[in-house]
Amino acid sequence: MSTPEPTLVLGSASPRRTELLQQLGLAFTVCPADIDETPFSDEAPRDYVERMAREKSAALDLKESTVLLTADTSVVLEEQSLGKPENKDHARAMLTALSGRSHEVLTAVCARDPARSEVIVVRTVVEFGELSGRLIDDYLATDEPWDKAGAYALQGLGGSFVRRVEGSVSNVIGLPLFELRELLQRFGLVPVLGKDAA
Ligand SMILES: Cc1cn([C@H]2C[C@H](O)[C@@H](COP(=O)(O)OP(=O)(O)OP(=O)(O)O)O2)c(=O)[nH]c1=O
Repeated sequence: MSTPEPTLVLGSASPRRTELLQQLGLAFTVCPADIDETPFSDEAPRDYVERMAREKSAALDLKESTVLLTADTSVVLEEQSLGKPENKDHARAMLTALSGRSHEVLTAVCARDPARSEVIVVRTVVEFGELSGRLIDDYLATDEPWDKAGAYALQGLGGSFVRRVEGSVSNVIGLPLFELRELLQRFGLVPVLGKDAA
């Protein structure tokens, strides 16, 4: 008899992460993790996202035969993590800084079961076209920038700021689906499209 698949828990309050994980066709429950997301001084962006994904995982209880998935996404410009905007001026400054150039989006994903944990970090390069002050002001009048790293949503109105994407698009929105499917398979969870290979 084969071992039953473990239960999957998504440790996240992000509706985007729930939607993305649903694309893998696996059953899961959601349980948000609340942690202090302040970066250490001089912490490299890659180290920061990795630490956040691990700390979100450590903040949640892990039950028997469960795989817990947590993640963190940062927009990185010239080695500086932009995080989420605190207010309108902060969001305006972020979008002005991102205008007409390329930045990186890093997402770290931590998978943990009672025996082990593994973190992957996936990098996507996003190039913005020039954004006029008027366009930025109009965007700030929408709901979109507020809970997003870098103050924009690729999947929404902010998608029209983007001239080019190199790498995983889903990674920018919160979970790198290709790499995630492989990660979950290493933890004994087989997404719908991986059933034959397992
Ligand atoms: C750049 C970008 C970010 N985002 C979102 C993804 C993440 O939800 C958010 C980055 O913040 P995170 O701190 O990674 O995640 P979160 O606080 O929303 O959720 P949790 O910690 O509970 O998992 O920005 C988009 O939705 N679209 C984009 O284009």
